[in-house]
Amino acid sequence: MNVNGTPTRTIWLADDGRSVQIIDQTRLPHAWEVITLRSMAEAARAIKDMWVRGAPLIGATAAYGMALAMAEDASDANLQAAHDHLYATRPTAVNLRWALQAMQDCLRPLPADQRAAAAYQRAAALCDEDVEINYAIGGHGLTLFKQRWTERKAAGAERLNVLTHCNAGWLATVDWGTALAPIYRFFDEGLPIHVWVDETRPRNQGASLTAWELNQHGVPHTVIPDNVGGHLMQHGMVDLCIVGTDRTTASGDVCNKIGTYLKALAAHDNGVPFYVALPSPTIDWTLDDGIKEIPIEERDATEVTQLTGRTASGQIETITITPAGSPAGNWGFDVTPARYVTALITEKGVCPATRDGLAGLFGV
Ligand SMILES: CSC[C@@H](O)[C@@H](O)C(=O)COP(=O)(O)O
Repeated sequence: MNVNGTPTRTIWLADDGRSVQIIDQTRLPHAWEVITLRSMAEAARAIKDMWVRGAPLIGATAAYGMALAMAEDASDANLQAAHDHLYATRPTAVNLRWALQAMQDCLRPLPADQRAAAAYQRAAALCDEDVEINYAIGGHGLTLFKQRWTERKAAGAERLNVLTHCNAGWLATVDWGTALAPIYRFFDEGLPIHVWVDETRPRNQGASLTAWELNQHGVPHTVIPDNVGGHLMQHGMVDLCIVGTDRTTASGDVCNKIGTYLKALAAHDNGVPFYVALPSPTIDWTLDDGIKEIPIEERDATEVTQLTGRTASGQIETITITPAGSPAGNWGFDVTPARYVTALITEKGVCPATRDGLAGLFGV
């Protein structure tokens, strides 16, 4: 996507051909800062501390983390140690496990002296695949968006109103995004669209990241507090919802950023289509019951008790919003049962959120 008019990805190889560069997403929307990762440990820290985040970008960063590890020490022992270290960074997005497995499968059969070069190649290919997958998701989503727009236009609507939660855009992937890819494609065709952006407490991925990237691309949008969506749906102000996912079970249960489930319930109650966009590496074919089986990340309570933003004088500062002594809970994700999902949008096409639907597309 374009940043200040320049095509940019979220992760790339540095000019030295060994280090890896990323955008520090903790600084957005207030500052644009590029960080250079020089070791596997730094790649792991980038994932854990959410300098990068979003399921596909977590996978891509882990893949480059393995490449950095092989440049440091390409022994069998380090291959396993790097895998284990990176795997422990965040528990919910299954793309992490998928990417690490892809790297292991590529590297383990090779002699140690060939592993570093092969690892950089595989990591780069994995990033290119992510871009292609997301572009294809955008195309399939675009067809659905156009169908909905035809209905809404006939009913007198002036624009397609889309609600999204968290950030499943360009910043969450290598490029394009998953849930935002159809939005960009629809907008690029000159069709009228407006996006309701859930702020997405506690870390505000919607207010800080989705709003920032929609701004960069010029897509009309409005940031809303997380509890507004139900009201908008009751008043016919949302034509469809679309979100990404960190892990979707083989049966179609969708795990995504905390609060997604409540939006799906509101959409169901109001007859608003609720779509989930996902690349195939986000499907966990080993799981059936998302609520019982998907590990839900719990993060530090300070993400709830504190807020960071820019003051009137331009300083970036953190403030506390809760009384001293009040504990806070910080679950990062929730699971939306498949029955509330209108359809899944994948790189292979659109399917019902069912085992048969996914198996039909992927032949699994
Ligand atoms: C294409 S991204 C889909 C999800 O990864 C996204 O919606 C999300 O929940 C990200 O969570 P985060 O905690 O910011 O990594």
